[in-house]
Amino acid sequence: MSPAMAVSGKLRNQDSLEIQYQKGVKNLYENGVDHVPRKYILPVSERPNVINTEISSDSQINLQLPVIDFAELQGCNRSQALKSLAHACENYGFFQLVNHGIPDEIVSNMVNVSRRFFELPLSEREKYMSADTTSPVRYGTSFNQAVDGVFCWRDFLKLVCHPIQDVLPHWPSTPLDFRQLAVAYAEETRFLFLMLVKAIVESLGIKDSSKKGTESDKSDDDSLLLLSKEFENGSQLMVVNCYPPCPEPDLTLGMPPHSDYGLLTLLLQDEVKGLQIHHQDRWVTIQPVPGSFVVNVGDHLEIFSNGKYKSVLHRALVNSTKYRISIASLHSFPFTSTVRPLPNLISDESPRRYEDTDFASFLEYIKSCDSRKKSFLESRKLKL
Ligand SMILES: O=C(O)CCC(=O)C(=O)O
Ligand SMILES: [Fe+2]
Repeated sequence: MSPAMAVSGKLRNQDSLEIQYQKGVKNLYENGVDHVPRKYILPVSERPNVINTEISSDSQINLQLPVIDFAELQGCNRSQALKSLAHACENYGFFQLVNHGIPDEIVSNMVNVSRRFFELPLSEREKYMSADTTSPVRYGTSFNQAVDGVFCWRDFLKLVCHPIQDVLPHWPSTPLDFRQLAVAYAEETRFLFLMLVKAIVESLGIKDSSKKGTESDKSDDDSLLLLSKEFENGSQLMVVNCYPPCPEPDLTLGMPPHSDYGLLTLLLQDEVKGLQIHHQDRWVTIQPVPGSFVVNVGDHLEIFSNGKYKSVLHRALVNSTKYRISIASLHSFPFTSTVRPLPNLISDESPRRYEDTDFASFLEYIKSCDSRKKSFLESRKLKL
């Protein structure tokens, strides 16, 4: 064989591997892969169990997140619950939400129908693959499969959830009950988000004068009204993450370190652990707590709170034996809004710390950026 032919043969081989990788990790796993292909192997310094002085990670250090009781937040213990909420958002960027009021059946139906979606033949799931990041439904793999240098061990289904009547006809039509169960879940998480974000605003010191016994001035009332409208029309994205077992989980990640772009993310984990957050310079594992949500501050809330609340890096580990499903509901302002620090939080002592930003620049940034180098929030920070 001539050298030229040898090269083209090798290229063809490479090509077919690339095609395999684009089909996702569930497909790889089901085809009996017994090692992690090079495409998924992280540089040594970025692997999950690396210990160094900056980020020490014994992947099994567990962290108990602050617990926020939603029933207390909505009831007579609101002022104490608001203090706990503020403390969690400032010091952890994450909290565990219990007594959230969403019926168990709605949650378990959503997990169940997500599992059934990922069990469909690839030919069925593939129908929803799209490179268009604005599409109302998008099935895919890795983080951003068009540009990721190293792939991560995750397949996903992303559903835009608002306005529901516009997007619903695009959602998967199989399993047959998918739309009905996913809509019920999306509506419940939207309501929960609205209640939580109002509490967040109050915890930042903006008072609602319609509540008896609280003092507030006219400018607070006006900004509160405008904000409520924005939240009610806010964007909502649901991301169903599927992490199949991985033959060498120490070499790769299910999701690389990232922060979420929105105001709040409501994350549902199944019983398999995998979520880690970066807390006090190390990676710590968040144990799944049945019946609860893990809620985290996103980039937009860090900007909105002028840096008071923290959008914290997190990542997902994989394991060699169990499938893991997580469902993230990302909530924020409408796609057309500009995100900026709340004027009430800017003063001489606390100057503005972030530039205005919008969804369009965020999407441009994400589209062009390898996920391992993503830090949109950093790009919005003003040099003080
Ligand atoms: O699967 C997890 O635990 C993390 C998911 C996540 O961070 C996300 O979807 O943004
Ligand atoms: Fe995330």
